[in-house]
Amino acid sequence: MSVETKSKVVLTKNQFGKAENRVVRVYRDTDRHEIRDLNVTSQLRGDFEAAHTDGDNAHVVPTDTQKNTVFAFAKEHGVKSPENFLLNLGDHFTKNFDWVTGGRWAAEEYGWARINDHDHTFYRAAPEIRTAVLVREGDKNTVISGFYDLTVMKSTGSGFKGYPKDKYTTLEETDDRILATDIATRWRYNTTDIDFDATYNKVKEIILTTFTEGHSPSLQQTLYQIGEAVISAVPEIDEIKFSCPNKHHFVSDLSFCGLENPNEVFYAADRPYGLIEATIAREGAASEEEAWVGIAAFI
Ligand SMILES: O=c1[nH]c(=O)c2[nH]c(=O)[nH]c2[nH]1
Repeated sequence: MSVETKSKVVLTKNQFGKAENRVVRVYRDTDRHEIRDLNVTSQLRGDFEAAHTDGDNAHVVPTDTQKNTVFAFAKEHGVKSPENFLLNLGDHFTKNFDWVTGGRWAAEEYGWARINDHDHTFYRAAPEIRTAVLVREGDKNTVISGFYDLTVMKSTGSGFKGYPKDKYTTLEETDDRILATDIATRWRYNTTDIDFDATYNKVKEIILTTFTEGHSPSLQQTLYQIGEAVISAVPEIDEIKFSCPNKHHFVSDLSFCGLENPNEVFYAADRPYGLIEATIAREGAASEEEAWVGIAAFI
C-alpha cells in the first residue's frame, strides 16, 4: 500500500479547552478576607467538525479565551461553590456560541483555614481535595461532586473473617485489626438547585460518622453502609462511588526479643494494598453512565 493511501475516517467524540486554570479568588469587601482556591478545566463540545477535517477555526472558541473567561468569572460571579462556578461557565459558553451544545467543566478545590483566627493569613487545612464535574448536553446539566485523599483509620472495631480458604491462603482470621484507607468518592446529584457547599459538608460529615460507627466486618461493607447513609440522608443524591485502598497494618512480631505485642505495634505497608471499589445507587434512579466518562480510575 502506498503511503499516500488514506483510510476513510470520521470524527467521533471530541472536546477541547484549557485544563487546570489555577484561580484563587480573594473576597476583600471587609478587612476579614475569604478565599476560594480552585483548579478549573473547561472543555467545549458541539460542532467542531470543520476544525478537525478542514482546519477551519470559525467555531473554535480558543482555549485561551476559555482560560480568560474562567478568571473573569471569578471576579464577575465569584465562587459561591465550585459547582456553581462550573454551572456559570456551562451556561455562558452554550448560550453565547450557537454551535457549542455542551461540554465538560471540572474543578478541584483546596481548603484553607485561618491561622490563629487571623483576618488575612491562612494555612492549607482541608486534608482532602474537593472535586466537582459538570457535564452539560443541551439544557441538561449533570453534576458529580466528591473528594479524594481523606485518610482515615480505626485502631480497632474492624475485623475480617469467614472468607474462603485454599492452599494459597495464609491470612489469619481476625476480630481486631486496624482499618485504614484514603477515601476517594464521587456522588451524582439529581438536581442543580441545591446549596452545594452545605451539602458537601453534610456528605463529608455522614461519611466520617458512618466510618466511625459500629464494627466493620470488611471495607466492602463499611463503604456500602456509608453509601446507604449518604443516599438516605440526601434525596438530591442518586449515586455515590468509592475507590478506597485497604492500607494494611501488620502486627509486628516482637517475639525475637521476647516481647508480647497485643495489637500495639504495627508495620504500615505501603504496597501492595487491597483496592475496594463500589457504586451504591438509589433503587430505581436513572443511571447516567455518560456523565462519568473521563473520571479516572473507577471513580
Ligand atoms: O476488608 C477487607 N476486604 C477484603 O476483601 C480483604 N481481603 C484481605 O486479604 N483483607 C481484606 N479486608
